[in-house]
Amino acid sequence: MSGKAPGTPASKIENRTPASTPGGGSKAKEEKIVVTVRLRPLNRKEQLAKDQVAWECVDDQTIAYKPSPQERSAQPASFIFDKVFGPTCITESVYEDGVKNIALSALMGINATIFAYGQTSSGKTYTMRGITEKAVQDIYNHIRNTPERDFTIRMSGLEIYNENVRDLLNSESGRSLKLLDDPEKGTVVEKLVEETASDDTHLRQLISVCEAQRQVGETALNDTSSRSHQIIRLTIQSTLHENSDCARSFVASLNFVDLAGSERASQTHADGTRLREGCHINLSLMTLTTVIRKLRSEHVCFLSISVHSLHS
Ligand SMILES: Nc1ncnc2c1ncn2[C@@H]1O[C@H](COP(=O)(O)OP(=O)(O)OP(=O)(O)O)[C@@H](O)[C@H]1O
Repeated sequence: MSGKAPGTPASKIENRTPASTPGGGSKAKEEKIVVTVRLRPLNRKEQLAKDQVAWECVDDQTIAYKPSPQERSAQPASFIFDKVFGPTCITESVYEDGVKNIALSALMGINATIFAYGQTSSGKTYTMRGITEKAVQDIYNHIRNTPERDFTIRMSGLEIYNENVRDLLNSESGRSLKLLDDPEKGTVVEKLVEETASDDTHLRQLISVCEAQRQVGETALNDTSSRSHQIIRLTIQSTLHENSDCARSFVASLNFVDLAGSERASQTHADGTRLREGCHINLSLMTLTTVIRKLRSEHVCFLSISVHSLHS
């Protein structure tokens, strides 16, 4: 979401009830896409620069845009989402209230994807790190509390950097991986390394390896700006020990997608490599918008993260 009047009219943002209990509730099946917004607080640099707050949380589903006095042509506007989290909200609340049910639905065999989308420096990586950690905790709590089932968790990580797909668990290969169409599995990434996590500590280590390998660079808006889209995928398989009326075997994917942020070169002051990266990022985000609109088959949480400031 950009710092000027957003382009998506409120009429196009549907007001939906958030999904219910993981996998089990009927709403989880009805609701395919849940959109929540988190506004981050102004950081120190923005406070020192006396940046203005551009967005206001009207209630827990509505945010309002307040144009600055300099933006004479922009009109105030409000937008409704499944859930809005204000700048004082901690990541745990965002997870518990907006994401947990969706993340845990993968334990019941429902594919789920949690996206963080927003402009550069709006807090996507900050939020996704916290959410991924909370989801790992909950997944392993569920496994400990479900002794009647055997679980296997496999994990892979990739980034899309300047339109090349890189394996974050095998970055030394330096190769750009190919996308293939598999008649049964759909789109697959050829030769992507997938590790089986032995426990939660091992899974956290694998996730850290991916984060350490990701392309990060400094821009005028973010000292540690992600320059690629990152996808961490957990494939969760579970089997019941004994015969029962319940479904005996589940397998589902849980994707954590931390997108690179949309950016304006005039604000990031990008040139050379950073400018080229920015062009790829913006173009791929536009394409993704089309994909999201057409996506109907998965249970998706779309976390839109917003910068809570206007640059003065
Ligand atoms: N909710 C928050 N509370 C406090 N600080 C935050 C919050 N969200 C983000 N930050 C801080 O804001 C800065 C930018 O956050 P982050 O790098 O996560 O943004 P981003 O959207 O991932 O940016 P980019 O698209 O450039 O990668 C970081 O210093 C981060 O620690």
